[in-house]
Amino acid sequence: MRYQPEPAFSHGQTPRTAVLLCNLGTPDEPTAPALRRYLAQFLSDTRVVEIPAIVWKVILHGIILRVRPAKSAAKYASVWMPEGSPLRVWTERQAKLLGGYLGERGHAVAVRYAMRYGNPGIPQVLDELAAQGVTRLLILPAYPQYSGATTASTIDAVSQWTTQRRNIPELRFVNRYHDDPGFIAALANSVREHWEREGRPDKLVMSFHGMPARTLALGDPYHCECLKTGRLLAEALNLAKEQYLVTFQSRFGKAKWLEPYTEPSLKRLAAEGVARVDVICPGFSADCLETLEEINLEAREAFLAAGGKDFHYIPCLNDRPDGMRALTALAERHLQGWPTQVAPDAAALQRQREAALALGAAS
Ligand SMILES: C=CC1=C(C)c2cc3[nH]c(cc4nc(cc5[nH]c(cc1n2)c(C)c5CCC(=O)O)C(CCC(=O)O)=C4C)c(C)c3C=C
Ligand SMILES: [Fe+2]
Ligand SMILES: [Fe+2]
Repeated sequence: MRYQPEPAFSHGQTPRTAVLLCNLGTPDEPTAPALRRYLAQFLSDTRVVEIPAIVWKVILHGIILRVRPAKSAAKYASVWMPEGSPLRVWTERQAKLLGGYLGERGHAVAVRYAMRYGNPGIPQVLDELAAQGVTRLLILPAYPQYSGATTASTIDAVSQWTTQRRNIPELRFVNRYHDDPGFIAALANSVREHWEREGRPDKLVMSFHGMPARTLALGDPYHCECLKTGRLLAEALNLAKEQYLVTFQSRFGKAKWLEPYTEPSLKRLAAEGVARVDVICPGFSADCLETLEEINLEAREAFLAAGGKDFHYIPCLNDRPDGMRALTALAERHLQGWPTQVAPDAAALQRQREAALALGAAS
C-alpha cells in the first residue's frame, strides 16, 4: 500500500496559491468519435504541427481525421484502465499526492491537474481556481524536457486564458526538470529496483518521444535535454557508453524526426545478437499510450520478432514516492517567496499561551 498524505489547509480556508499540474491530454473514451475530438484539437495546435495552415487543414480534415481515430481508438482500448485512460488516471493521482506532500511540508496550496487537449481543459480549471479566489498560480507542465510542442504549448494555453481576464493571478512556470537531481535519482532507483528483481540486460534503451528533426536546427532545446537526462541517468547507474542507448519514438508523418528511431534501433540490436533489452521512457512522467502500447506491446513484439530473446519495460515514475518527492521539492523551490506556509494554528497558540500562563501562576 502506498503512503497517502493528506493536504493540510490552514483552518479550512481556501488557499490563495495553487499548483496546476498540466499534462498533454487524452481522449475521454477509447472510441473513434472521442479520438476524433481529441486529435482534432491536438493536431490543430500550430505548436505541434508547424506546416502552413491551409495545407495542413486539408490533410488533417481530408485524411488524418478520417483514418486515424478508429486505428488509435483500438490502440487506446488495449491499454485502457478500469478508471480510464492511463495518462489521466496517473496525472490525477499525481496531483492528489503532490497536494498531500506539499501539505505535509506545511504549504497551504491547492493542487489541481489539467490537460492541454481534452478534459479537464486548462481554461476550465483556471476559471475554477480563479473563482475559488486563487491569486498566485504555479504552472507545472508534466514534461521533464522542454519542447515547443509540449511546454510552450502549455504556456500558450495559460497565456490565452489571461487575455480573457481582468484580474490576472501572479503566474510562475516550471519550464523543465530534465536534470533535476531528485528526478534523476528516482529514475535510477526505478531501474535498480527492476534489476534487483530481474537481473541486468545487455542494453538499457532510453526511449524519448520524438520531434521533427528540423526543430533542433530551429533552436528547440528538446533534443539536448533528452540527451542530458539520458547521460545523467547512465551516470547515476554507472553505465558505460556501450551499455545504454538513447532513442526517439512515436514518429508522426513523413518528415525526418530526431534519430535514432526506437523501433528500428531495437530491431538492429536484435539482429546484432543483443539478447535482452530493458526499455525505460524518461521523457514521460506517467505511463500512457506511447509507453504502454507503442513500447510495451509494439516495440516488444518487433524486438522479439527480429530475434531478441528478452524484453523488459521499466514503467514511468507514475506515483512512485521518490518521484513524487522530487516533484514536491521542485514545486517547493518554485513556490519560494510566496506566502504558502500554513499560519500557526490560532487555537493551538492560545492553548499554549494559557498553559504558559498557568505555569507562570503556579511558580
Ligand atoms: C513527452 C513529450 C511529447 C512530445 C515532445 C510530443 C510531441 C509530439 N507528439 C505528436 C503527435 C502525437 N502524440 C500523441 C500522443 C502522445 N504524445 C505525448 C507526449 C509528447 N508528444 C503523450 C504523453 C502522448 C500520449 C497521450 C495519451 O493519451 O496517452 C498522439 C496521439 C496518439 C495517437 O493517435 O497515436 C499523436 C498524434 C507530435 C506531432 C509531436 C511533435 C511535433
Ligand atoms: Fe506526442
Ligand atoms: Fe505512438
